[in-house]
Amino acid sequence: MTKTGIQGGAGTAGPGNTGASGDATLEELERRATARRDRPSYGHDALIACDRLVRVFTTDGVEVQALQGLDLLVKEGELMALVGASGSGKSTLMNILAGLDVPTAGAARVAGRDLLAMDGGARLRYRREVVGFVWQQTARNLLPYLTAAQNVALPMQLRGRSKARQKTERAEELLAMLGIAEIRDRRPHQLSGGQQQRVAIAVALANDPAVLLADEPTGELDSATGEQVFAAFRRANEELGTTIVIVTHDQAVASEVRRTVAIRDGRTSSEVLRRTEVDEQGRESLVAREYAMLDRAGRLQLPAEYTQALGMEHRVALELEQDHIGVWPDDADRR
Ligand SMILES: Nc1ncnc2c1ncn2[C@@H]1O[C@H](COP(=O)(O)OP(=O)(O)OP(=O)(O)O)[C@@H](O)[C@H]1O
Repeated sequence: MTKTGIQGGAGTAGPGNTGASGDATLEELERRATARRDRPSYGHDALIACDRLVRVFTTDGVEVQALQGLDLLVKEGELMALVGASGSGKSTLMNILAGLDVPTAGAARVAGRDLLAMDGGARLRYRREVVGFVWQQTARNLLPYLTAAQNVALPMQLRGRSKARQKTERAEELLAMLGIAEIRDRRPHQLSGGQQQRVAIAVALANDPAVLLADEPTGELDSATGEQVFAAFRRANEELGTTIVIVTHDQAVASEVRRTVAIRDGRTSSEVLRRTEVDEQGRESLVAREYAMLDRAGRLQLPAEYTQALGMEHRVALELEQDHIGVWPDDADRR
């Protein structure tokens, strides 16, 4: 067996490549290369996969990095919320996922479509067939001179695949599923804000998209109406299996979904997962747990409230334990 004296250099460095610094046999090198090639790619089983997404805006020579290497995976069938302070990059991300804007760098894939590689025609088809969106401004979602049912039928008409009767039937089914069958012949100005948003959800679902994106859909509504609109999203998710991503400031919405991802400074920073637990007496309760995102370079954003509570800044002390990593305030001066 030939021994190759390869020391851990640029070609062998990298995550998951332990033991690269010692000598390795050719066989071992081949095994490693095969393992690397056969490893599933990042987010291969996700419906939405954003990989180190960057979006830089330049206005009057000033650069704003709205997304700074954002990673996000969303599985098929999820109903999840995105939260974050104003200016953190939520709308920038939604516009990219909606096919309305193109990232500066990184990779983004939705339902098998590469969002950086689509030409004009593919982008139009993507917006018509793969994603549906609901905006905050109720007036932006609907055409004022069409009835609710006509608004819902319009995307099907633009796609041009179904017969007139099928379109009408599907429009009526969607309005009924969202609990607003009786307003089918009314125009938007004859509807309440909550009814308008529910019609907007039906419009967004008309062509049976893989993903429904909503940017602050309850932002202009009072809390009771907001709840009805959120219930309509839940219904769509449960009945049709549509994957739904909602950007929201609405705490009620954020705490009712199973997964809430927080965006900070153009990156996903932490997420809260909720699951139902049943105790010995059979009582159900919702348990929430907060997680921080570890990116592929090993970077971790600690929540600001945690670092502030312990006065951590610039440098922290680390210790690897058997089943966890300890993070302490910088103690170098005291040692
Ligand atoms: N078209 C643009 N041109 C220049 N800068 C932009 C543009 N769009 C967004 N930005 C900047 O990018 C950053 C992220 O903006 P974005 O609208 O994505 O934030 P957001 O989290 O959606 O905020 P909000 O909750 O207030 O809507 C901000 O600093 C914003 O000023």
